[in-house]
Amino acid sequence: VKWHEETQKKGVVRDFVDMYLEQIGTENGTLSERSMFQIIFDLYAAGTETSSTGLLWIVLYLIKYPVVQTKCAAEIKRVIGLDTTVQFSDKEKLPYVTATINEVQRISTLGALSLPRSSLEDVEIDGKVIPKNSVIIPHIYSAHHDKTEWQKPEEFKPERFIDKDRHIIKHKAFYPFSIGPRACPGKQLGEMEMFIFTVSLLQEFEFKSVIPPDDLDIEGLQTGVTLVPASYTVKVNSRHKITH
Ligand code: HEM
Repeated sequence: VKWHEETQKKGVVRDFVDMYLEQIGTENGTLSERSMFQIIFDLYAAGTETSSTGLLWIVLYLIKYPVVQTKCAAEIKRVIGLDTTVQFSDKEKLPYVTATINEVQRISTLGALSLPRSSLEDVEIDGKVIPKNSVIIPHIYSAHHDKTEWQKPEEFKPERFIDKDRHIIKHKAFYPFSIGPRACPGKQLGEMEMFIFTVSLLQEFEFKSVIPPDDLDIEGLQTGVTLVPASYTVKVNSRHKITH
């Protein structure tokens, strides 16, 4: 904060701390220094573990399903090449990669139990009463595996997200970032990270399991807020040396 105070130019907002300094003493300025630190902590805590766990799930599914990995790499090579810097705007041009990321997010659901809430009053939903002050745990995992919404939900099938015109299907029971006013505020950043990291990694590397892919464990462990994959070993080859 001290460094920002010393180097800040009035009206120029370089980052979140500058924004905090700008609003002090203004009519709508309600953010205290303590709240600002808490928000920065929340963003780091909620924004780092989720994205890295998301990538661990993606690499795990790419080595468990090498055919899917080959199809993703082939689409990347054909559409944007291996030597370009991928942009988020390339997403629509790479439907198979996007569908694969969606399918990993659906089947693994790292935010399986979302975050707990509490009912402020008695609420009735579908004839069932949720009493005031109940703890409510939204179960995103079960929505992602609901047999009435998904055909064979236990099967890993990126194709379920692609329509006949090769556009991505927006499925109503797919919400890895949750829904409603308390949904993940990092959704856009998270989506961007998953896409850019996955494509960049596949441009450079081929990933292989060191054990038979069928033996890879995809159950996941609820160790804290996120559902994480059990640790696994991956062999990484440079894609530039692969001729296929
Ligand atoms: C693949 C990446 C990510 C996934 C799957 C994910 C998923 C989720 C889910 C399911 C929730 C619970 C929402 C609810 O209670 O309804 C959540 C909350 C949250 N996420 Fe993310 N997230 C991701 C990345 C990020 C990033 C990159 C940031 C920040 C830079 C972030 C910041 C937060 C914060 C601050 C909350 C708490 C929101 C609140 O309680 O109001 N997340 N996230």
